[in-house]
Amino acid sequence: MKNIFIIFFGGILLYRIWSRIRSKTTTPLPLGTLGWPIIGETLEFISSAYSDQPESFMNRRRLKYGKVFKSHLFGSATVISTDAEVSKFILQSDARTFVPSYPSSLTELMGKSSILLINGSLQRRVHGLIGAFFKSPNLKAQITGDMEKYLQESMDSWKDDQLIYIQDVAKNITFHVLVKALISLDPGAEMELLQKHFQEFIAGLMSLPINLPGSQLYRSLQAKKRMVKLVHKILRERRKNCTLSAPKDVVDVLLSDGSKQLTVDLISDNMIDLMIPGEDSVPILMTLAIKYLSSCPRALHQLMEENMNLRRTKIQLGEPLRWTDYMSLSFTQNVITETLRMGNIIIGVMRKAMKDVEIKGQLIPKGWCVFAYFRSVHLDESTYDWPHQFNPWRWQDKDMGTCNFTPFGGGQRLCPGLDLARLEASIFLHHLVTQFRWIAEDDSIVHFPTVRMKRKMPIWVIRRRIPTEL
Ligand code: HEM
Repeated sequence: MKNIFIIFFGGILLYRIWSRIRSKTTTPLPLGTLGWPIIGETLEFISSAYSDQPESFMNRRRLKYGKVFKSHLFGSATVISTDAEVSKFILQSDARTFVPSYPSSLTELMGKSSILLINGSLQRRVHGLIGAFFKSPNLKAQITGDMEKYLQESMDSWKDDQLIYIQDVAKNITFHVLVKALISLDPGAEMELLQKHFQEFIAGLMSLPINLPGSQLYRSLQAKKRMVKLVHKILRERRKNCTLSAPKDVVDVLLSDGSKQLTVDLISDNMIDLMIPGEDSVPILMTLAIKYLSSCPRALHQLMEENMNLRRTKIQLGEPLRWTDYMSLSFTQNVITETLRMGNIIIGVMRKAMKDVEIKGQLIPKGWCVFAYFRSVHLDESTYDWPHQFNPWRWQDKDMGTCNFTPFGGGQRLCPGLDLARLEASIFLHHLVTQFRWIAEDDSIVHFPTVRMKRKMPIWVIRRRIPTEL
């Protein structure tokens, strides 16, 4: 018996040693350098990310080592992929190969049960429930009505020759619209308080991992606690007044799941995390579109014509605009696609290898991080002519579903809010270009830690005299 054990475990040990030696000798690590002890190349990466040429860190290494190279970022040995096919492989792998891995401040604030961090069947369940709800025509109609209402209320207060900060306007509107879709909270005092706490919470997502009184992470965690309290209150009320009618928001969708996997903590963590695109990604998409359009008069003119035509047709038919109308505007969609390509609102995604992985003849060792960096792919001149030029016409009759265009990620974690983001941006552009002309002030894009405008995109607005211009 003892001998069988020795042979069995000895065999396993030998096999492991042999496969380790084999993988080390036959599959090389990507080229590159790990930089300084502990900090690696993090400071160089961050200083390049803050600069007005954020891809310079990647470009220098791409030239030296090729599209996949090794580095050491945020405390981990990391393989960086700026190669569309390798990034596709990373996105499409499941939790047996790669799991999400983000800086510790982000992980601590989001909570362990955040959809961005959970894996396997639980992630698929939450993703499926949220994704199906976000796709529903009823929700899209509700979002359209809310967007139109909040936007019109804001625009009605604009005076001729007034300076409007597009980033602030867009953030305010999209946050309110999304929070309504998540927890059915209407604008008012409670919403204002929630937004204030949320801004404190989000400020800590990329902060130093120091949780001491006075630090940003500490303040953000306190803000999260207050938001969790509010969401718990809403959950308790919903459970009390539980009905069998169709879910009216994401809380209803998650509460009605029969699997018992979705705890109160999981639901409240995710409700708060799901507010991030309302304060960050979606309003930034709108703001960047205005930035790019302001320096491309031909595109702005064509966008305005397309939207004026739709408006004219709807007035003649005496019909309101529906969400399908906004989504059917082909040039408007091309403007949004081009903004996503150039803007790189999410620069990439980070994962950790659960086992040794071999891709295109290179090794990603178990335990290493991988950073699928979309920005380099979206600005690669071998795929996109004049990649730094805003050119919505490049998308005419072009397939977007390739691995060279992944602003919303891909695979099992493909962004479930992608249609909503496009819909909200279309509504915003439609009402802005059909009701106003503007002159933009100078402003520049800040790329780190999140993409935003340095001066919040100030524009001088002039109302169009609609009846004569239609
Ligand atoms: C311009 C707007 C947006 C951009 C650029 C964007 C981008 C992304 C990307 C790249 C991912 C993949 C993350 C990964 O693979 O780890 C993602 C995931 C996700 N997005 Fe978005 N997103 C946007 C808007 C939205 C909206 C409006 C919502 C809805 C509330 C949303 C909800 C989510 C969720 C829940 C996930 C996690 C999916 C999962 O891990 O299963 N996003 N998004």
